[in-house]
Amino acid sequence: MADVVIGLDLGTGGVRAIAVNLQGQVVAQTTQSYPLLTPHPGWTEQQPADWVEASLTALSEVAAQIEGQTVVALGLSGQMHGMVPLDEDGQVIRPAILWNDQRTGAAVAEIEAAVPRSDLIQRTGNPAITGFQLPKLVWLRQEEPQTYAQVRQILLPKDYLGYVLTGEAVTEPSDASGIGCLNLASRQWDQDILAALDISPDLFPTVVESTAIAGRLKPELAERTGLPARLPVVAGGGDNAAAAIGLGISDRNLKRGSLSIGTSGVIFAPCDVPTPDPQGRVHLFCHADGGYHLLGVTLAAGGALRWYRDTFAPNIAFADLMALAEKSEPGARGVLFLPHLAGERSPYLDPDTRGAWVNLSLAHTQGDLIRAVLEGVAFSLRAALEVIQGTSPVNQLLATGGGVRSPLWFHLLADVLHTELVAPKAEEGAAYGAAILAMVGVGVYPSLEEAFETLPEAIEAVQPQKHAAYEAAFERYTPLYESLKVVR
Ligand SMILES: Nc1ncnc2c1ncn2[C@@H]1O[C@H](COP(=O)(O)OP(=O)(O)O)[C@@H](O)[C@H]1O
Ligand SMILES: O=C(CO)[C@@H](O)[C@H](O)COP(=O)(O)O
Repeated sequence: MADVVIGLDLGTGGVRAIAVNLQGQVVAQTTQSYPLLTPHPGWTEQQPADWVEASLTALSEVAAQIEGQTVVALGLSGQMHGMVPLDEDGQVIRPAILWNDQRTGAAVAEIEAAVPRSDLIQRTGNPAITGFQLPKLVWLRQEEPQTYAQVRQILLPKDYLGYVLTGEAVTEPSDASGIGCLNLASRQWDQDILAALDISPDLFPTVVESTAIAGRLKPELAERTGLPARLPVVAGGGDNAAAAIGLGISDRNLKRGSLSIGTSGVIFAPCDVPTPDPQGRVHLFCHADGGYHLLGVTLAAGGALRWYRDTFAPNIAFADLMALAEKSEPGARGVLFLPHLAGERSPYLDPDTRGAWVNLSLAHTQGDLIRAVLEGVAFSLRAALEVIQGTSPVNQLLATGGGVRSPLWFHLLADVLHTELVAPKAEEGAAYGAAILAMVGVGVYPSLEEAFETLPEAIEAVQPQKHAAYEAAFERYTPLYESLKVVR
C-alpha cells in the first residue's frame, strides 16, 4: 500500500488540496471555491465557516481519489495576514478580515505612535502595514469595542483551519511574521511591542516551527473526510513561504528566488542574515525552513490585467489580449501605467495611491494600453527587486503564476528585471510546499534538504535580451508615483 501526504492551501479564491506520494508526485487534487465579501470599499472579508466547509469537502474528495492508499500526514498553508477572532468558547465572533483589506490606516498610526517605526522594523522586520493582522486587532479595539471585549484568541486563516481540524491553536513563524508582533530573532511574540500596545500575548497562539506537528485530526472529522483518525497535522507555512519550499527555494542557494504573477505579483528572496530594509519598502519574514526571506509585493499584477479585461474587453481571452500587446513595442510607444489599482505595498507602502495610464495620445491603440499594463507591473516589481538586491545576491528567479503562462509577459519580465527567469518543470504551488513540510514533519525525510532532492529540475531558463529597450521607460515611470500625489 503506497503512502501519501496531503497538502492544503487555503487561498483567497478557494482551497486546493493535493495528495503527494513519497517520491514527490501529485496523485490527486481538487479545488473548492468560496465567496469574497466586500461590505465597504477597501474592506475584504470571508466567513471562516466557508473555509471550513470547502476544506472538509476538498479533503473528502482527495481522500476518495486515493482510496486504498495510506495517508501519513496533512500539511497546511494559506493566505497570510488575515484575522479570525474567537470567543472563550472558540467560536468565531465576526467575519475574518483579509490580507488585502485596507481599513486600518488609523490603527497603523496608533501602533507607530506606541512603538517607533524604526523599532518595529528592527524587531519584526517590517513597519506596521495596513494589511497585517496586528493593525486589524487594533482596528477592532477602536471600532468594534464590544466585539473586541469578547476576543480570547486570534488566529491566521490556515491556523484557524488547523484549530478546527485538531482543537490546537498553533501557528508557525513564516505566517506569524506577517502579523506584526513576531520578534525576528527569537521567532516568538515580542512582549515589549504587545505591552506598549496594551494587548495580551495570550490572544496569540503557540508558535512552533513549520515542520512541527501542530495537532492530530479529530475523530469526527476523520469520519467526515475519510482520512485516518489522529492523522498528524503539520503546522506548514504562509502561502509564499510554502510555495517557495515547493520550489526548493531556501538559504542553501541565496542566488535563487522566485517571481509569481498571480492576482498579486511577488518576488521572494531567501536570506541567511535577516536584514530588514530600514524604510520597510519590502517585507522581511521568517522562512518555513528555519531561516528568513525578503518579499516584494505588487498588489495588482495579474489583477491589473484581469481588471483591464473585465472592464474594457469582457469575453476576450488573456491570450488574445497578449496578441494585441505583441503588436505594440517595448516602451508601449510612450504610454506608462501605474498598477496601483488596490493601493501599493512595495516599494511605497501606500494604501491610498491609485493607478493611472499616462502620456496617452490619439495615436495609441488597445495594444499599447495592454502592453503598458504588462510593463507597469514589471516596473513595479523591478523597483521591489532593486530594494531586495540591496542586501540579497538573488539573480535567478523561478517564475510561476498565471501571468507567466504568456511568453510575452515572461520575456518582458526577464528584460525589465534584468534577471534570468526559469520556468519550473512542475508548478504545484503552496499546497505542494505544505505537503513537503508535512513529509519532513512526520520523518518521511529527515530534513528539508533531503526532501528537496526529490523535486523535479527547473526547465527553460530565459536570459534578459532587450533590457536596454525598457530602461528609458523605467526611468520615466519611476518619478510618476510622487508626481501623481497632486491629484489625490
Ligand atoms: N494566458 C495568459 N496570459 C497572460 N496572463 C494570464 C494568462 N492566463 C492568466 N493570466 C493572468 O494570471 C492571473 C491569474 O493567475 P493565478 O496564478 O491563477 O492567480 P490567483 O491564484 O491569484 O488567482 C490572471 O488574473 C491573469 O492576469
Ligand atoms: O499578502 C500577501 C503576502 O504578503 C499575499 O501573498 C497573500 O498571502 C495572498 O494570498 P493568495 O492571493 O495567494 O490567496
